[in-house]
Amino acid sequence: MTDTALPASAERVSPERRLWARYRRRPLGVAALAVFLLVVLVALFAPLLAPHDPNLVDFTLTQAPPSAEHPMGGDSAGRDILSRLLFGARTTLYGAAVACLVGVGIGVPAGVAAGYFGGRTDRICSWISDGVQSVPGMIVLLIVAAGTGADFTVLMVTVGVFMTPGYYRVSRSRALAVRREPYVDAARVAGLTHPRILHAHMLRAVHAPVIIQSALTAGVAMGMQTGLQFLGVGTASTPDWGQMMNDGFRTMGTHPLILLWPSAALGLTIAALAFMGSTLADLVNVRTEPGPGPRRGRDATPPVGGGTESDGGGEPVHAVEDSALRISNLRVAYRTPHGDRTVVRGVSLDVAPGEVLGIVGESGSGKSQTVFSALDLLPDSGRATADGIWVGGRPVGDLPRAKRHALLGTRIGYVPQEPMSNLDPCYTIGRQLLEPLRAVHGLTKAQARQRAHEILRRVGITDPDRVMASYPHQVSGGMAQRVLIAGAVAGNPELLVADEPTTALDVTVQAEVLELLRELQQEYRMALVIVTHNFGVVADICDRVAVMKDGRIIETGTVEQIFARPGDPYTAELIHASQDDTESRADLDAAWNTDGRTVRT
Ligand SMILES: Nc1ncnc2c1ncn2[C@@H]1O[C@H](COP(=O)(O)OP(=O)(O)OP(=O)(O)O)[C@@H](O)[C@H]1O
Repeated sequence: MTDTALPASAERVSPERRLWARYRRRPLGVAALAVFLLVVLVALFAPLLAPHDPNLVDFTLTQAPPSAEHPMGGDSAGRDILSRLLFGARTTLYGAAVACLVGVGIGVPAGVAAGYFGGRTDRICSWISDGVQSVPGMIVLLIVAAGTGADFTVLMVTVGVFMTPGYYRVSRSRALAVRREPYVDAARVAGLTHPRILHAHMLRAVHAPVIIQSALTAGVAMGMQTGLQFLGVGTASTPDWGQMMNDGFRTMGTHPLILLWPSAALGLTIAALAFMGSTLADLVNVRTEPGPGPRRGRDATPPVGGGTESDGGGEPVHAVEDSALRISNLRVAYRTPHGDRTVVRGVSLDVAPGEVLGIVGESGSGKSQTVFSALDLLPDSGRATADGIWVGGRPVGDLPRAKRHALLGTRIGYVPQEPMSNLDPCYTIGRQLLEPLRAVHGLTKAQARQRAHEILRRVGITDPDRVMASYPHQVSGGMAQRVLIAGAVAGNPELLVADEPTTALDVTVQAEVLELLRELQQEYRMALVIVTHNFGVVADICDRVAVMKDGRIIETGTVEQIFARPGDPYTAELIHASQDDTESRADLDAAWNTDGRTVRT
């Protein structure tokens, strides 16, 4: 087997580091960050930096102009403005931090759950978020201030609650986009539970937009906080910028500097936060709208008994208890604006343990929908019904969803069509391999690492340490597919489902990957269901083949039978097309017109 070692030049840099490297190239963003860090440092070291006690009253200093001893002069009560400004930074940052923490703590989990689970969770969370937004914040804050004796922390918690819809919206839209990513399906197929997927992939995916949102929210919270203090809500003993502005406002006509200092400090801090947020948003390219139409989704309707129609299908050739996978009279329909659209029409399949079944057919014939139904991975809008689905001789079609999903990564392994999009770009390959081994198979970190090493070597990766430390973009498509194959077989499944596993790969690696699948299938004695449009693949590794067209199986048989005596002209056409080296898949699809008549000459 060809060695697939990582190119030596591949540089292992985490996404955060890359983002920081790009951020550093933005002068405005760097200046904003420097200003904000300065404010944070000033707040932290205010007791050391302040030249005077901020509350010390010296009547000779009342409304005094700047001097060497008091560089910003004195306020209306005779206190040193610079010292109050430095201590005021603490109050301002503390208040903003409390508001942001509350906003993140409530808005992000709610948004992620709404985006990921959809349906009722989404409706309820969105309804609450809209409700919070419609409440007049300042009035509620004044009521809270009156009820709590103007407790500053409680007030800032309340401000935080009013900030939650912002966090909710940004997290929800990001989660909506990410939940359709193939790597989320891949995590589910690897057997990870919803809480783990939420933690590992969803929260990770929202962290950049949440940081951006926090920069903006902190600015808004500072504005609201200052407004409250300006209105006299707050503790007189703790200096804050709002009180200072109030004082300055009253003497603005005669002593404008008293208003200028706190206004400038507040304006500069809020501007720094806004520029940091917009620079990050620019770099991260936050997507606020869900991606294009649903792919394989999470909320598959479990196949249930009661399929009534069987207008086509492969004949079962094994007793149920002898089957690795058996599907009886499967139908799949999608809700569309023009009514239900049936895409699989009564498919029956039967795969024996250790057997390799190829499902072959033109694009759109229903191959993938058939296997997604077996894996319980149809999107929300799809509904599968079947007389029964059995895995390893046991009926699974009527199992509760959790039990059904528990089969993935344990008894069923899945190899996807596009390896790159099935790996989360935010995590190293090692982490993505280890997590299911630990979470699903209960291995310790050391055991999981050892198992990952073994299996990576087995799939032809000679430098597992290096590959495990790499991010997906640092490996080739062929290597990514080997990694996914390693992940799929790591749990010793009895059934491996591979959906066009070589289509996205270079021709040079296609044969290697097929050979690897065949070797692993024999070594692990797994049944293998391979979806393909290519009879070359069928000839390479399959024992039996089911030919699909228009959502039906039109012919099944051993590979020898089908190649020697295709029973249907469509099958003969597919075989002919696969033997023609120059013919692409698009040509193949085009060669068969909608009436089912060949248009080849
Ligand atoms: N989410 C969806 N909503 C509506 N129709 C869909 C959806 N997903 C798939 N289909 C339709 O189901 C039919 C069968 O699709 P399927 O993915 O099974 O095709 P396929 O034979 O695997 O071909 P391909 O390899 O091109 O995916 C297609 O006509 C497709 O348009």
